[in-house]
Amino acid sequence: MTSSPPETAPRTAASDVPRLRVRDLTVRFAGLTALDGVSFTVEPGSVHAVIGPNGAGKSTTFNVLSGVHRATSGSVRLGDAELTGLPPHRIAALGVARTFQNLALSAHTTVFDSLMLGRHRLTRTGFLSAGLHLPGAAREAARHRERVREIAAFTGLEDHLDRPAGSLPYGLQKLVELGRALCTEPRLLLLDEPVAGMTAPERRRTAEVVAAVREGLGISIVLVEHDMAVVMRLADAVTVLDFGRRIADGPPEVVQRDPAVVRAYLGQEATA
Ligand SMILES: Nc1ncnc2c1ncn2[C@@H]1O[C@H](COP(=O)(O)OP(=O)(O)OP(=O)(O)O)[C@@H](O)[C@H]1O
Repeated sequence: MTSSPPETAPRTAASDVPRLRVRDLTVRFAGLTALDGVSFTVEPGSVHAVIGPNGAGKSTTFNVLSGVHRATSGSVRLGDAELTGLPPHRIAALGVARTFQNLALSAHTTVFDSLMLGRHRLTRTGFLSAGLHLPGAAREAARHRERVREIAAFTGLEDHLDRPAGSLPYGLQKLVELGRALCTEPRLLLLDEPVAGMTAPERRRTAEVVAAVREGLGISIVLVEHDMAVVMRLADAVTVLDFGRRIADGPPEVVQRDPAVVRAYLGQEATA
């Protein structure tokens, strides 16, 4: 298992990773307030977890951050860029990548090609010159292949590059998604329940990779996750939502003991 990054995986310069500021974010769906004036800040290079009981508004937060939903009001700024109102591809172009709760891979595509899909945003010479075998395009394609191999090694996928993604165990498929997101060279990575549905060893392995991403690449990570052990291990800061409102925010060890958080989770158990 690769728990530290290989020499060849260059860090994103710390100065290139901007602060993410979420301010007074409100999202309403036909009379239902999914998010109600939520604010939090993700410090550059940190892992920031967004947690809360079912229906608290975590996915809605992610969907606004990645442009899938529009905020009713409020602001999301990545450095100087205002993200609210931008479509997903414009947000991706600003260096925001996400993985999904459910697998979003093409089962028959090889792991290598799945990772290469992440490079498309960065392709300068375009498919036409690549098709015409122009020298610049060949050099660029070689660089992309090299970087895909580096990221495969970083995520522990190097022995599976030629296999169809769908033939891998679930935990490795989730790592392919993570690897594909890393292949876009994000400054901000949104991980939606990265260990959901995994076996205990897969959870451990994935948590190690996420920790290595934080240590080795220096990018910011926003993590939505139900597994508290993973949250406590990985997060530098935690924002807790309940019924669309922020009920706590701070370091994991402080948030964990917050009476409002304990009440919210006990309430969930009582109704489960
Ligand atoms: N597209 C939508 N239309 C209407 N209501 C929605 C929509 N998306 C989410 N909601 C509602 O908004 C609230 C917040 O949902 P959200 O999915 O963000 O919660 P969550 O914290 O991610 O929950 P879970 O942990 O169960 O995934 C819920 O009451 C949900 O039913």
